[in-house]
Amino acid sequence: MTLVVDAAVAILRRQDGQVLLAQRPEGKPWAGWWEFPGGKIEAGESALAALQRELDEELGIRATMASPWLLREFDYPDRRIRLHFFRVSAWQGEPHGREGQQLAWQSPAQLTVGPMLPANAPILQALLLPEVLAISHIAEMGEAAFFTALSQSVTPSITPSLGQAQPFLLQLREKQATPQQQERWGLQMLELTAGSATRLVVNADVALARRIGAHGVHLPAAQLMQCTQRPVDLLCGASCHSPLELEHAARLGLDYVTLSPVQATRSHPDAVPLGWTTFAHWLADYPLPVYALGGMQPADMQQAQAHHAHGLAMQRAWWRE
Ligand SMILES: Nc1nc2c([nH]c(=O)n2[C@H]2C[C@H](O)[C@@H](COP(=O)(O)OP(=O)(O)OP(=O)(O)O)O2)c(=O)[nH]1
Ligand SMILES: [Mg+2]
Repeated sequence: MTLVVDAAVAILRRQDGQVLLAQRPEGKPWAGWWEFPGGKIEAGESALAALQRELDEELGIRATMASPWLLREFDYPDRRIRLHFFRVSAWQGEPHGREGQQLAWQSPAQLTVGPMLPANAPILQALLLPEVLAISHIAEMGEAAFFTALSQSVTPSITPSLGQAQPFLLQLREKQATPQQQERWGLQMLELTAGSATRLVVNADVALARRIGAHGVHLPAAQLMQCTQRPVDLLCGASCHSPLELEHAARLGLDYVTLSPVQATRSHPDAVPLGWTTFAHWLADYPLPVYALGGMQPADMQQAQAHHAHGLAMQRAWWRE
């Protein structure tokens, strides 16, 4: 494969979670297929500059908040495409099809238009991941306080500004507990979060995840490096602390990873923090959604997303909210 094409692509997302899709116009390759707005990066142009130019040319808008998200490569029969995805959460102007293309606001969970360009399937999956990964904290908080905090987190009324509780991914991670205890807590978590958008992943124990009907599993780094094939019936994430681990997770095609520690953290006092510069540097060309972990507070969300993070993973800071 000789021809490599870089393109800047925009995920325009409204407050209600819907994203903007466009239908490729007649005369272009893959005419009639649906895609996210965007286009080829020109020689000497940065990905962000290309994004701004394409949004103006195709939609007549100006992005005022755009953060780098994922880079996905895909081999079409005649070329390799490198898609530089950005999340665009604010813009000026009302998007309209300046090239005569159809537009549609769509919920990533349930598209009513199609087909999508073949490169985009994993992107829709990634868009379904919440921005917060909350890690259980029973060992320190105690069972009663933890489950009270959990039920408050899934109750709509505590975040009235959003009109609904912010969905999050919940990780059962209680390394000191017996398997029986973990099973009981896992079932309790599923019961408390049933009917909400919260999904449960179980740390390390794939069999336990399946037994209790959790949505997925989260592999610690050592287990990640032993893993040669991801489970296909479960959501699957992993903990990473190095470029080598990140690369292995990408090769396995996991759904997400955490990268830590970003800042100094009480759970791993001896670990050297990465800082945002190294964090972003390691993720510059990374294809999976990444949660920043280690000393994170809810207020760090924008900072994290400006540095290629999908969102934040938190333990004590989340339950203190
Ligand atoms: N814009 C966009 N392109 C995508 C997506 N998925 C995907 O595989 N691609 C491919 C299709 C194209 O080969 C390439 C983007 O180029 P493009 O055709 O949009 O290029 P352009 O807007 O600069 O248009 P052109 O005038 O060069 O035809 O990336 C997507 O979601 N959005
Ligand atoms: Mg285009």
